[in-house]
Amino acid sequence: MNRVRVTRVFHFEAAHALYGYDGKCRHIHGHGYELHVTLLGEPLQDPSHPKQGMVMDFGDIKQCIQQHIIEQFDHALLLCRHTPFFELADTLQQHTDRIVWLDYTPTCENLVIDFARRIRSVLPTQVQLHHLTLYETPSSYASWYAEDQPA
Ligand SMILES: Nc1nc2c(c(=O)[nH]1)N=C([C@H](O)[C@H](O)COP(=O)(O)OP(=O)(O)OP(=O)(O)O)CN2
Repeated sequence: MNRVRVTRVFHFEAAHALYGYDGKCRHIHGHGYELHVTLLGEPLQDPSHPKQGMVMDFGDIKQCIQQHIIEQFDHALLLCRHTPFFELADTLQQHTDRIVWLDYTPTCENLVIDFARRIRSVLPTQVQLHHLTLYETPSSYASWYAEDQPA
């Protein structure tokens, strides 16, 4: 048995604010995020199958991540609902439907944990999420690895 990792890279733009943070990132500001999604599995061994030799078709990975992550988070404003920002919810939502109210502070770490949970819940059973890396800037990123998680 040979198991192989396959990776696809995605980009999205989002604004966020780290409420209560002791630096400039407490203000609403934007990032061009880059998300690396790495899956682990065994390439399909079935000469009669159109996905022969693939862990998961790159096109299917794209469709899955687009639907479950990018369509929600791209060009969105990411805010924690447990902050005074939530007092603006009704007003903001009259003018845009691209606000994602989160139960957590939208740090790079918390976002990558949330993305891992969302992706794992929709992946086909024959592949595993090996790791995710989310770049908030070209020089700052957070990674989630399945092997790092408690059993
Ligand atoms: N561990 C984390 N630290 C910080 C996060 C985070 O998500 N996890 N986020 C921020 C801010 O959102 C911001 O994106 C980064 O701020 P900063 O490092 O200041 O970004 P710059 O690229 O502008 O850095 P310079 O050193 O000013 O070039 C903060 N920290």
